[in-house]
Amino acid sequence: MVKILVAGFSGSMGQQVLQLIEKTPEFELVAVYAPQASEKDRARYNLKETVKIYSHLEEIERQADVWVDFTTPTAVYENVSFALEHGMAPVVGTTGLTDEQVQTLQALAQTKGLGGLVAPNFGMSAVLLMKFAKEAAKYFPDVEIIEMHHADKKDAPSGTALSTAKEIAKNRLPHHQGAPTEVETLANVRGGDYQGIKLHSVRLPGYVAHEQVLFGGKGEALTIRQDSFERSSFMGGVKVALEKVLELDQLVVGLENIL
Ligand SMILES: NC(=O)C1=CN([C@@H]2O[C@H](COP(=O)(O)OP(=O)(O)OC[C@H]3O[C@@H](n4cnc5c(N)ncnc54)[C@H](OP(=O)(O)O)[C@@H]3O)[C@@H](O)[C@H]2O)C=CC1
Ligand SMILES: O=C(O)C1=N[C@H](C(=O)O)C[C@H](O)C1
Repeated sequence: MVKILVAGFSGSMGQQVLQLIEKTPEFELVAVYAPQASEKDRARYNLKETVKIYSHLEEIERQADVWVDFTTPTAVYENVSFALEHGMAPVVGTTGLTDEQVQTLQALAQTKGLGGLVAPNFGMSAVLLMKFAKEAAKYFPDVEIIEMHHADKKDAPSGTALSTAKEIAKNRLPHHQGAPTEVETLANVRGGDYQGIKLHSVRLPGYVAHEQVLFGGKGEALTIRQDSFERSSFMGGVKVALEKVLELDQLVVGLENIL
C-alpha cells in the first residue's frame, strides 16, 4: 500500500489525484494539505475520518510515504524541501521550479536517501511532443512555441513550454530568429525568449492545456501539436509515478525517465 499526502488537494489537479487514489486499491490517502483547508473540507470533499487535514506546512506530521504536489509556483520549492526533510518521496507536478532549485532538491533527496519525480507534464501527448520537438530541432533550427491554457493559470510560460524550449536548445545552436533589424512596435509582441527560441502564452476560457511547436525551413514547415482536453489526461502519468516513486533512488526530472 502506498500512503499518500496530497498538497493542493482542493485545486483542479488535486481533486483529480484524490479520485485516482480513491479508485486505486494499492493507494491510500492519509493526509491532505492546502492553506485554506479546514475540517469543513471533510464533508465537502468526502474525505474519510482517517485522513488528516492540514492548513499549515509546519504542522504536518509524517503519515505518508509519498508527497504529491499540485500547488503553486510560489509554494512548491518549500513544500518539496519539507517533504524530503520529513522522509516523504515527492511526486511533483507543480510548475515553476528553477534549474537551481531542482539541483538543490536533488542533493537533498540524495542526502536523505530518497527518490522522487518532478514532471512538468504528466500527459503522454506532451511527453511525446517534447521528444519529437527535440528530434526535429536537429533539422529545423528555426522554431517558435505557442502554449494555450485556461484563463486561471497563474504562471507563464507553462512549465511544459519552458521544458520544450530547453529540450530543443540541446539540439540547436543558439541564434537570433527573424530579421536582425526587427522592431517591436507593440511591447513584447514577439513573445518571451529562451536562448533565441520565442515562446508565446495564450490564456483563454474554454481551453485546458495545449501546445504547438512550429518549425520553419526553406519552403516548408513542421508543426507538432498536443492537446489535453481534460485534466484526466494527466492521471495515467501520475498513476505510474505513484507506483514507481518508492523504487527510485534519486529525484528524477521528466516522466519519460521512469516509463
Ligand atoms: N505536471 C502536470 O502534468 C500538470 C501540472 N499542473 C500544475 O499544477 C499546479 C496546480 O494546478 P491547478 O490544480 O490547476 O491549480 P489550482 O489553482 O486549481 O490549485 C492550487 C492548489 O494549491 C493550493 N495552494 C495555494 N497556495 C498554496 C501554498 N502556498 N501552499 C500549498 N498549497 C497552496 C490551493 O489551495 P487553496 O485553495 O487553499 O488556496 C489549491 O489546492 C500548477 O503549477 C500547474 O501548472 C497542472 C496540470 C498538469
Ligand atoms: O496549469 C496547467 O493547467 C498546466 N500546467 C502545466 C504546465 O505549466 O506546463 C502542465 C499542463 O500544461 C497543464
